[in-house]
Amino acid sequence: MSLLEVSGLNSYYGDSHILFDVAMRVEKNEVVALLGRNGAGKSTTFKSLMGVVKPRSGSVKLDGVELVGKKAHAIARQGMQLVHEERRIFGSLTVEENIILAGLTAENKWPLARIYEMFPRLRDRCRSRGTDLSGGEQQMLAIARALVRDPKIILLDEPFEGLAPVIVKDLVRICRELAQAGQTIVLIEQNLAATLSLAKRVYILNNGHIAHESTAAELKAQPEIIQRYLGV
Ligand SMILES: Nc1ncnc2c1ncn2[C@@H]1O[C@H](COP(=O)(O)OP(=O)(O)OP(=O)(O)O)[C@@H](O)[C@H]1O
Repeated sequence: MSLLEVSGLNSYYGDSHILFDVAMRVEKNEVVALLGRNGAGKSTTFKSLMGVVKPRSGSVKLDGVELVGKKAHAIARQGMQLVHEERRIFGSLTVEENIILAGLTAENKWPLARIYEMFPRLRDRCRSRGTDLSGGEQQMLAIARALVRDPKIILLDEPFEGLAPVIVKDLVRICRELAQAGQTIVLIEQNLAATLSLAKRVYILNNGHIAHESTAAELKAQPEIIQRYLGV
């Protein structure tokens, strides 16, 4: 049994059919990337996994527990955390308050010390308000807010978007450390180089269908697939 098993997932916005029989699996400790052009359905897949969008059919099993039909907060409590593209931190609260607040209702929690070990930059900035952080620091805080709840799996929606290359490099290193520490990660990214340096396996969505599935190494060796589905 894989940690995450998705099968036959169909999601709609109103009458628009967006996801068609999406299937994917993620093993424990794996980093998996979900790639695809703008509008391919990547964010909708994450929202469907989290119960923010209610799939009309299909199955999402985390650690053997069926999540389709559960509410978003119940899915989060089962151990799935989504880090939104827009980061969603509280600007008026300090870094530390943001982290503590995120962990409040979690059963298991990472101690603050462990968060700060992973993100020394956040320790340096622990008394700064969310609004005073750089884009990279905000992204670190958004990830920290998910981790503090000790999730079984985290879904990162475009974590590197809009960040300078040097910051992206730093975040890739942190994600790699997280993976080495056993954190299972699924990420959506436009930055193909950073993604392929991080992910072990990839899925490509095209018009709401899974069009390709392989290891990252196999995808790197198939520029025609990259060209066809990602237009790079
Ligand atoms: N709230 C919504 N209501 C109606 N249609 C939507 C909504 N959100 C997204 N869509 C449509 O659903 C399709 C898939 O969008 P989605 O955001 O999942 O794509 P994506 O692969 O994440 O792309 P992007 O990188 O642009 O976010 C697109 O055609 C989009 O226009």
